[in-house]
Amino acid sequence: MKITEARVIVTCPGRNLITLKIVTDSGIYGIGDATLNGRELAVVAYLEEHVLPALIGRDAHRIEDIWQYLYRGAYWRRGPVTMTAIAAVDVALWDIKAKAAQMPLYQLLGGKSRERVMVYGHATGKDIEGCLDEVARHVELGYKAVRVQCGIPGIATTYGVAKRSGERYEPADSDLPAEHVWDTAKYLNHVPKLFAAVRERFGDDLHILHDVHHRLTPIEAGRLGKSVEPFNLFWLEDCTPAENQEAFRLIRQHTTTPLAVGEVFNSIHDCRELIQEQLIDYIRATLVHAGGITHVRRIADFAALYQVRTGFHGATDLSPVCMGAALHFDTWVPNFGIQEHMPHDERIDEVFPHAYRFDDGHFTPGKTPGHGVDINEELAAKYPYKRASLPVNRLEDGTLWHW
Ligand SMILES: O=C(O)C(=O)C[C@H](O)[C@H](O)CO
Ligand SMILES: [Mg+2]
Repeated sequence: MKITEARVIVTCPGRNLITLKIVTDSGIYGIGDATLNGRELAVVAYLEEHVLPALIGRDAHRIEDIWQYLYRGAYWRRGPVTMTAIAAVDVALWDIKAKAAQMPLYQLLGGKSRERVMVYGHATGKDIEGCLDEVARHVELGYKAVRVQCGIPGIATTYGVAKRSGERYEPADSDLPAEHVWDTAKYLNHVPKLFAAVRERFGDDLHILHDVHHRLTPIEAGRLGKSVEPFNLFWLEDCTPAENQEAFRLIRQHTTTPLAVGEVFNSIHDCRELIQEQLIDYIRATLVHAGGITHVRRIADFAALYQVRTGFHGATDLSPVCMGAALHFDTWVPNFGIQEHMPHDERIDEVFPHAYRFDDGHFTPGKTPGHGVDINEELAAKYPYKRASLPVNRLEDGTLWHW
């Protein structure tokens, strides 16, 4: 089955999303997500200039060989742009293979390991009370697991907190990066009170998660993890930047709070020590940014040896195409932990008709052959690209910090 055409579709139905469509001589086509938030057009250029011309005429069934060709063949290995471009090709090819086999994608991976996929939603509030109301709304919707983020007194803007209550949180919200201010001491003093309030109002059964978004030093992360142990978090995410994997040894010495890391990773080498030394409990590297199903499957299998489970990134900058493929992966992967879920804007759901469904805090991927997500190209064309940047963070004295 030869690849006859490959093209990139750029659309902005509320936010920029990049999709790769690969068409074969059998008439079967597949799609893959190629969205790298805030750096979208870099991946478009990489695909259009360097990858797509080399795909024409290749056998679409040779997924592994094409993956190796794009990875080794680039010479410049790894990196978010390269690995997102490779991921888009890989997921589109798995979609094609599963459609050709007339099977839902999870069947090709090895079949179902579970009936449904537990997801966590996002509760955000300007203060603790506002956040608790949002947790209550999620519990009513059926969520069994909720990520909680609230505003910090004395800090004007806080990661994960929507501008107005009830609104979706969208960080890439301005043409050029917005400037935010960060204060670690204020954060560390306040955030344990949020978890205490959630436990007090919702009891012990609800899974609660929290994202620190890379802002602490290792010893501060150790202090936070230790101080929130009584509230039994499902996980504490990205408590310190993870380029230096050794940093997690220090954190682990101080706390048994489970740790999740990896949404910014793009290769197994980014998390090798973290996994091998059991310094984390959940790996968040997901299909779109870490080389697609072919590479993330390697990460997940490696993680399984050390009882590290998956907890895929699933913010709104990962398109429904990524979500659909991830849900098939989650349905199969033996060491599944949880899947992040942020509902997309209705316009996005219209542009990307999909087979996956939410019920009672869980998703099912559907039984449509392939990954079950399509793109309405006519509708997509109505939403032109609009530059949007992620914010930067500064300390109160002006020092640039981690966002
Ligand atoms: O969903 C999360 O855990 C995030 O940290 C979301 C990221 O800020 C977002 O995907 C950046 O593009
Ligand atoms: Mg995160």
